[in-house]
Amino acid sequence: MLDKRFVRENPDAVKEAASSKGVAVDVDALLSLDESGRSLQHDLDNAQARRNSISKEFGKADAAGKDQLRAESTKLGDEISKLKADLEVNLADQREILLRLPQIPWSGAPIGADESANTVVRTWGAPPEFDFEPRDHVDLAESRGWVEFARARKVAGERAYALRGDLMLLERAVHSYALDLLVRQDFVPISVPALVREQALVGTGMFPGHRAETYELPADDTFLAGTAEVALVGLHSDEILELRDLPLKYAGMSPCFRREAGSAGRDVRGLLRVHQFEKVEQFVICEADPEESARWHAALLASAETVLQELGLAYEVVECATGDMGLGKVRMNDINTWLPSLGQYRETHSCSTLGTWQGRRANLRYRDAEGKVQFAATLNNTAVATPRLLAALLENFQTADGKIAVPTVLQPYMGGRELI
Ligand SMILES: Nc1ncnc2c1ncn2[C@@H]1O[C@H](COS(=O)(=O)NC(=O)[C@@H](N)CO)[C@@H](O)[C@H]1O
Repeated sequence: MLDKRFVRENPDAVKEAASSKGVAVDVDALLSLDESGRSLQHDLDNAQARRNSISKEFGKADAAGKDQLRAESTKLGDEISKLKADLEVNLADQREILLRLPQIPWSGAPIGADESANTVVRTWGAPPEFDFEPRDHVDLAESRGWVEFARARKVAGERAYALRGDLMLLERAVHSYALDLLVRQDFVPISVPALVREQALVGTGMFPGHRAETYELPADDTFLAGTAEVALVGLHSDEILELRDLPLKYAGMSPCFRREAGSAGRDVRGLLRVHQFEKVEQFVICEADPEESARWHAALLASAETVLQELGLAYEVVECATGDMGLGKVRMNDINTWLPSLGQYRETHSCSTLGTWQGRRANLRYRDAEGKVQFAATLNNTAVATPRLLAALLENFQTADGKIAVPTVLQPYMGGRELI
């Protein structure tokens, strides 16, 4: 959410951000609601002040005066409850629009409607050359009995899967490796709920705009989060953190659930796009200072690159366009990892700076050096997300006889085995 004062003073910047992000939102309606809300507040303050002065005059008035003051006070009482009701509606209408206002994208973001406008910033590593016909991750996994699709579909429907044997152990190895890497960088490892309340989804910005992508459990008034980011943003909401607590750095782990409502027909084969997956999330809450956020954005991006470099997977880093980065982002860099079966790079990581956009929605605050309470800034990035990353590992490190070379950094988690 943006600061309403900022919107009042910079309506054109907000309108420009909305159009560059392809968001339909009525800034002028908000401004006029704000105007009428302030005059309602003004009238309410006057009426309440008048009613207070009546109670002071009451004691000194004679009988006739008391009757008159009593009548005026009753009339004022009605006026005050009407003004309060109108103001409540006005503020609710304002919040409906405020929750849909886009964060202002940074000046370096490519302007464009979707990911086709993303620009490649750098690449690392080279796609592997095979002296045999490489196979895709489905063939590789099925030939080893490492995955169940048909049986999982019996249990859980479309896009379901089960990982068995060494592939299940490889998933655990990837997460343990990522958690150990982040713990070495003083991130606090934490496993967080995936069962969340509506307010948590509003706080991260998944609601109201992306409600359709979220599984709902109406009987319990809860939802299944699509990323640990949801619980991590909500964990400290309504608290006031101290400066010494910042930056708060979490390595958050949770199962992630996504309806993939808009992805029918895309990536239907294999492990690339599923309804339930596991992720280790890098998450930072820091002071509301653009330079501090820029430092953390670079650090989170570097961590993800270290993961891919240590795994030995070729990748590209892209600067996400305004229309791809999403409502709440100041900046987003995706990392796309080479997938031999597709002959292209596919997104495996997404690194975002959000400024105070989530902090304001989730009421995440801290006391600054002058003791003033401020909304905190947040950032997040994927550390590892499986099974999509497993698909990349299987395909890139396959041998002619269908075995998989285990990256050196994962071998300690795989009983020292170099080949599975
Ligand atoms: N439906 C899905 N199936 C498998 N993996 C997915 C799916 N959706 C997302 N992912 C993985 O999760 C990563 C992060 O997802 S994201 O939506 O891009 N970003 C976030 O969730 C942020 N919280 C950063 O992790 C993606 O880069 C991708 O590797």
